[in-house]
Amino acid sequence: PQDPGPDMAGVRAALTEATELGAPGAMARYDGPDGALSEVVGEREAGSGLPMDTDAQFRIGSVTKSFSAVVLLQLIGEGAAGLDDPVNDHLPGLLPDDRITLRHVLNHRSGLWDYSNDMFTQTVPGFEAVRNEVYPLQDLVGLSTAEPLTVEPGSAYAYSNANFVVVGLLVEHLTGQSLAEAYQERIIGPLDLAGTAYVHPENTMPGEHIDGHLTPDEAGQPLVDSTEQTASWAQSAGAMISTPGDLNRFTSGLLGGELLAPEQLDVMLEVMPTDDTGTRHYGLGLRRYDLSCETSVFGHTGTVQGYYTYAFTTEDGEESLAATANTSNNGVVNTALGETLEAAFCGAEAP
Ligand SMILES: C[C@@H](NC(=O)[C@@H](C)NC(=O)CCCC[C@H](NC(=O)C[NH3+])C(=O)[O-])C(=O)O
Repeated sequence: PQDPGPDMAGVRAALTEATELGAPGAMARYDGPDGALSEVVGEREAGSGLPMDTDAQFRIGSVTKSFSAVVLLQLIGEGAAGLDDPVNDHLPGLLPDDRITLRHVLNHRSGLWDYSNDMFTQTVPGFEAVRNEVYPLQDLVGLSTAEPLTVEPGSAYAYSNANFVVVGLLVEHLTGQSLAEAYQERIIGPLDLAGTAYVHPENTMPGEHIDGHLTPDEAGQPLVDSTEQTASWAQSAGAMISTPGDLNRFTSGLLGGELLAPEQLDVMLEVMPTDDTGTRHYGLGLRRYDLSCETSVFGHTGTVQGYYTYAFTTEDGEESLAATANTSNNGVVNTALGETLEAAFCGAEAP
């Protein structure tokens, strides 16, 4: 059937719902064969009257995991490592179990404990305790390996930020570069992502940016401005900043074959179910969502204090959508924001 094109009214309705449910602002940008379409609702800073702006930077959280996975897969394609190598072959003694491979940390089947569960049991105190800290990646791995594995390596999907901290250490080790240099040289430069940066350990966003607002656990408490933060607890698992247009350029370039050789892109897309809905899957640093209109979209979600993000594209990379809301710790906002995917990729209901 003729692709109906994006239902931008539906995208706007989802963004509006996200703001009605607690986000000061929300925005989305669709890029397709006929160009770009954007929608902005609400404010970039609560009470400021300043509108959201799809040219502005924000914190993309775990969408960073897809950037980290691309770099490691490029290195694998260059022969610097094997996907089924034990991590400990490259980083001796790092992990407590030699059976954990590069594939396991890329597809969340290592069993490594997610230390962020301990950090953020209480949302605002946990955030305040870490927001300006700077952690060596090894120390974050240490927080994980202080706890037992949650599953036998390779036996089941168990999402953990620790996995992509290990990916970051592998990238540093295999390139001899910093993460910032590796992201810049291998992704940001080649795709000319002028609004994308790995600013860690800085706690500010250099350019025009969106403010983040963390929702406290206690109902009725005021939002906490979380704009300034190092995100050092996340780093290669969640510390990147970007813009909606750059995220669309990244996801469409990735699925369009501009960043990985076919062999590595194919293995990145080898997904397994992450829940029992049958519509949510994870490959290597990449999610696949199966939408109601028989369309599958590929990308990643992000949750970092003050920011929810969705960044997805079609399998051919022809259509992409990036959406963000500037609050977090508010599940109904996240769910509403996610409705932009159906509107953008399944388009307007047939009249
Ligand atoms: C889900 C998403 N994951 C990420 O983006 C990673 C970087 N974020 C997290 O693991 C959430 C940390 C807590 C956030 C905090 N929540 C709490 O503190 C809860 N007590 C908040 O909501 O801001 C993904 O992979 O798709």
